[in-house]
Amino acid sequence: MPLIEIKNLTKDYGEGKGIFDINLSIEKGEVFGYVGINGAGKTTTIRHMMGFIKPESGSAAINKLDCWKDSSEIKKIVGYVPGEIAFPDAPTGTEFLKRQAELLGLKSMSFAETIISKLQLDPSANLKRMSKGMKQKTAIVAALMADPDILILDEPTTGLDPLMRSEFIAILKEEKKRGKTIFMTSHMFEEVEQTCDKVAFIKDGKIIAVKPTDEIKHHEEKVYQIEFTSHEDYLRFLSEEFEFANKEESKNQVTLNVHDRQINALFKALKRYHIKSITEIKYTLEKYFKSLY
Ligand SMILES: Nc1ncnc2c1ncn2[C@@H]1O[C@H](COP(=O)(O)OP(=O)(O)OP(=O)(O)O)[C@@H](O)[C@H]1O
Repeated sequence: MPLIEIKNLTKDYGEGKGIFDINLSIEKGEVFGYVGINGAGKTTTIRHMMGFIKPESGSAAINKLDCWKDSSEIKKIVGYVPGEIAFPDAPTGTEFLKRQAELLGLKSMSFAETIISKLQLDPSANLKRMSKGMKQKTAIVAALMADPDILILDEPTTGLDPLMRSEFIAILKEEKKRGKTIFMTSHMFEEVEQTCDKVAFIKDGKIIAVKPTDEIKHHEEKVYQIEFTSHEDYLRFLSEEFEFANKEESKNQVTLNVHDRQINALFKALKRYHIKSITEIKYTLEKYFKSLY
């Protein structure tokens, strides 16, 4: 049985807003990405998973617990980073984290300190005066500090600078290695590509595709950019029977769409030419996303 199971989950806010008949299965140890444009229904799904909202119909379950009926238990077993952070009243980050640790019954702050150090956070600052990034880091520490087996992260890298985003990705990879199950939303395609095993795409409250990330990246249609050493070779190549996506005469450069089954033919043909460079333009999650929307 999957560790997280969402079945026919529906919440209709009217005027086409909400989520409709969402079905998702997330296995133990999986890092699962949830992607969609603004207002698609990501946070609404997550809020059901955390037991903040009662489903209109359908259900969400984590570790066989019903997310609504057993919501207090769910909150104990899941580390959660909300999409919009609103801290309870506390003077400093340190005080807030201390209170969180007490609530969670933590005996040691050692894991929290590891994450604080990796994120280079100074939690002693006034919570209200913290920058967006510092608040986000504090929320990440609060979610991870009890070392829970399940993490639900709603746009966890919002406000983090590129270096910290890389650090956070490294933390997620480490947590995955340690067997954690992670469900996360993100608008950063690279981040999803680097961390997630599987991605679900949501549009207008409905799931429109669920795919392993590797399958998306290993698209059978490849794109190659080839630059020839001479103009003569460039012109000669134009008579080859490949699909030309672009021709840049001044650079002696062509861009080709090549299906997997044509790759051998392409490389055989290229032996007859002097090549300056050949680059594969990788198919990305972003391109797949755009093709869906
Ligand atoms: N309590 C509510 N009452 C009415 N409409 C709501 C409510 N909560 C969310 N919505 C609407 O439901 C839709 C989905 O919102 P949701 O916050 O789940 O989107 P999202 O995918 O998380 O978007 P974003 O990427 O902008 O965070 C939006 O149109 C939103 O305005």
